Amino acid sequence: MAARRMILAIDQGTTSSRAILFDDHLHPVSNAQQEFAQHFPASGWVEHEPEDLWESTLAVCRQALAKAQVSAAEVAAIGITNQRETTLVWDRRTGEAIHRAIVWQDRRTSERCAALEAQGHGDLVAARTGLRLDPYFSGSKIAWILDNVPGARERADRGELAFGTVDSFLLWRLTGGRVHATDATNASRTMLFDIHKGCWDADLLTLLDIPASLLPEVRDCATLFGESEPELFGGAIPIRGIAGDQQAATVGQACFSPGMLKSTYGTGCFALLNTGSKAVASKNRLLTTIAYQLGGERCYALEGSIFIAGAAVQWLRDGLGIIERASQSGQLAANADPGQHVYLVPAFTGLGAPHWDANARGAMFGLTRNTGPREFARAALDSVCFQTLDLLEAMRADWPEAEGAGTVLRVDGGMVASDWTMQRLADILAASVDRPEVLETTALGAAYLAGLDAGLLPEPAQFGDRWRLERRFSPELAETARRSAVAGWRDAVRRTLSAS
Ligand SMILES: Nc1ncnc2c1ncn2[C@@H]1O[C@H](COP(=O)(O)OP(=O)(O)O)[C@@H](O)[C@H]1O
Ligand SMILES: O=P(O)(O)OC[C@H](O)CO
Repeated sequence: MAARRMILAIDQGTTSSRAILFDDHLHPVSNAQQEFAQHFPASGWVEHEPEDLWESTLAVCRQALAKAQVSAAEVAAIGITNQRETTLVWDRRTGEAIHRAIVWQDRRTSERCAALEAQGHGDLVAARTGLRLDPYFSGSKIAWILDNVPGARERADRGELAFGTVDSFLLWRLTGGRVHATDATNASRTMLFDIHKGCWDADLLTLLDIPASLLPEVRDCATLFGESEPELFGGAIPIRGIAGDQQAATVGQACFSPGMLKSTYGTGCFALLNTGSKAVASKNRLLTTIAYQLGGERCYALEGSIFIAGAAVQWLRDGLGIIERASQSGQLAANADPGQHVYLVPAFTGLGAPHWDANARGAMFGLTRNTGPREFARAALDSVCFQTLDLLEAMRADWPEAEGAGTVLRVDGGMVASDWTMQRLADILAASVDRPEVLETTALGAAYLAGLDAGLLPEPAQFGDRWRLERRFSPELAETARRSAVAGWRDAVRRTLSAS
């Protein structure tokens, strides 16, 4: 029988499902990707068809195995990473979801969350979960499904239904309905999980009227979750790793020590600062979350989320038509008039951390008769850098005792291909920006967790030694110029916030 040395990473994201097959040195061997439909049944609502999530995941796994001509018998482990917070409720007997998946971006429960906030429950949520009382997280989405699908509450009370984030739903399907579990990072995004005690919180379940019988068992990120049904891939494969996608990227970037920071620049941007065994409570509107849990030990992070990063480049391309490809944005920005101080505040869907202003809308400032596509491009890329600075400053203010924390930023995601943007990021942050050789850090993190549990890969410290720098961007901008640019940004944000 062939040796089991391969690791199959599943990355089930918001717009596509991907599978990457890694060898036991974590070199990618093959990959496959499939997009699926986004459903917007009402303003502010975003849904995914559960069968699309499952079928696309199954298809890309099979394609990745077939491309590499690798059989199930050669795969030591599957690692799953996923879009977080997205909520599914299914029938335990049939495995059929009782409603479409409600996606993390969905705002249908805004009023319910605002009412709970007005009743003063925000502090309880923050103290137990590290999160804000916001529709972003799973809790209010579960309650919505129970309240709106006919008969759901009664079925839930009879113990017939199961809730899960996407990892949990895939695990259920992969194991033929034998395992109902999730990992601590995904649990930490539900708004129902006590991140300090590491268990579901009875008070929050009561607050949202959610029966405990719905909930999955919560496990470490690297552990034996179960085995895939033999007929799916031509043989059973153990599932040994699970983490939410931003946490998996933190692992893939080997941010294992307190003070280490990663930022992922895709459509949006998510920055996570490792705070070690200390769950730092934010006073600056960041989230406290579980970065990973290994051997029963929880490691925490401060997280900042920006809704629009690469999406600002998409706007240049699709909304304004001033570029044909995202990769042209950097060159255009490089040729912008240095004498023009044009700012874009890309609050297209409100502003995320640290402002959390759902009602703000995008604005541009400093336009003159000479302003053209170059200045628009620079303002769009600049906005990503300035927003990152806002997150970092909030992180430093939240955790002042961690001297040197966040002085180096490890970056990944599609946008980091832009050298101009990465240099500008280093200049605006006055910090080094490190771009690794492997940019598929999310899948890499999931593969590492699975490979760790399979005994193929070393402990985190040694894995961290394998992280390879492709290029370091060091700050070059004079401090006076930096301060003046940042002051202009702050003024633009102040004028954009809906309360002003
Ligand atoms: N060279 C580039 N310069 C600037 N932005 C880029 C470049 N290449 C890709 N992008 C942006 O990166 C995003 C895609 O990154 P990706 O990590 O694939 O995102 P996601 O996982 O959210 O779909 C797009 O929004 C795109 O506009
Ligand atoms: O699927 P992505 O890459 O857009 O990530 C989504 C995040 O996990 C949402 O919290």
